[in-house]
Amino acid sequence: SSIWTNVPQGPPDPILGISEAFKRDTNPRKVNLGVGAYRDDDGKPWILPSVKKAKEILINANLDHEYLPTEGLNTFRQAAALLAYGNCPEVAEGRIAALQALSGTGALRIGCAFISRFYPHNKIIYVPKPTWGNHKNIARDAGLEVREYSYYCPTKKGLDFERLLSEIDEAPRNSIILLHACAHNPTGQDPSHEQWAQIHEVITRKQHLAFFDTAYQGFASGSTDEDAYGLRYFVKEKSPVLLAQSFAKNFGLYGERIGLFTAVTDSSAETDRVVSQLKILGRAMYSNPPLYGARIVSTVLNTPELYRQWQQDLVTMSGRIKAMRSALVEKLKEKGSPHDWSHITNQIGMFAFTGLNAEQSQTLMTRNHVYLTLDGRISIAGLNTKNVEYVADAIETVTR
Ligand SMILES: Cc1[nH+]cc(COP(=O)(O)O)c(/C=N/[C@@H](CC(=O)O)C(=O)O)c1O
Repeated sequence: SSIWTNVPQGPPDPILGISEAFKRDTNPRKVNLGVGAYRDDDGKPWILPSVKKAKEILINANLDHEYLPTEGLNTFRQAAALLAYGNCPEVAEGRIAALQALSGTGALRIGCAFISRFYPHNKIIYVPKPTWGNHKNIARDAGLEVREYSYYCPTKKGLDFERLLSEIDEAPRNSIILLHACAHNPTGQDPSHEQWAQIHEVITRKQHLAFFDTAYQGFASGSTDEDAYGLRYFVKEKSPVLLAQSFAKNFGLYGERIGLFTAVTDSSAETDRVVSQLKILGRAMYSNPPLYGARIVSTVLNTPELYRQWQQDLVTMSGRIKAMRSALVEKLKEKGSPHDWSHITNQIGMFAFTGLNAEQSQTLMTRNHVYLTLDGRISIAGLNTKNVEYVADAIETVTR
């Protein structure tokens, strides 16, 4: 028998497995509302005009393919940190320790590995319930204990805010609290500005450490400043934060794996020490990060004309998503659905948390060839003017 005889078949990923099933489906009417990847009104991946222009500039620059340093491309690291934190003393005084990462997943993994090696308290991370399907895998594989805090109330179809606060309050002092900076995945429900202040109050009182995950900055509201409100509130209040940034969605650079991990430090000397340890972690995982995505994002963020174009591209994407939310709810009404679907238009970002249960979701896939995750989450980006009626019809039928 082979060495690997006892290796069991692993289960398909709850999110990526849906795309695999979609690809296998030969029905011409099939619709993919599974993976959170933006599509234009023709259902095609969209290369942002700002990204297209940056790629042309890079082609003509005839750049080589030398290794990046482990910390990544400096012009990217600086611009990406400035995008997240805005103009603030922390940025001006060199108190942002930054490591280019393999997209948001890589930033989360490096962050959890850094916590595992250097965090001087219990290494317990609290993630929202529900949260992005991969958060637990990443934290667990980095050796952290993973717990949950209540986030969403299915009956109210909104934040379970009182329980959220009380469960963060009950967590042991110095716990790590994972927070979605904007466009909460899968619920699409974000804290209001007042609620961010209350979340900050309980986290500070218990000396917890906030670990922000921002995978949709600018993609949610269309404004990169608005989508960074929670993060910047914590930094303004001088609370410690960690941040995992993904540029997959807001730059449409999914497969280029471009992200950034940052930690706010006490001084530029402390920044240097923290970066030196992040480099040691990165070197042992993948040695140094890929060039292309960093060069594209750096070119866009550092070229005023492209930066303005990118801000427009964000409005295009967030605008189309908002329009599809309204179109879906309208069609559901037209079809005479008795249910209140207003949560679909109240939610923000890539997803709508429809409220469909696993059985209804499964039926949507097998009978209507409409693909979604079994928790009833749909990627609004998968909707367009050609398929929204068909999807509304399927949802109305399955929820009758
Ligand atoms: C909240 C959140 N954080 C991080 C990521 C990581 O993305 P990366 O490509 O590593 O930068 C994703 C991806 N979410 C979508 C895709 C996926 O599951 O990988 C999704 O939820 O469909 C998130 O939704």
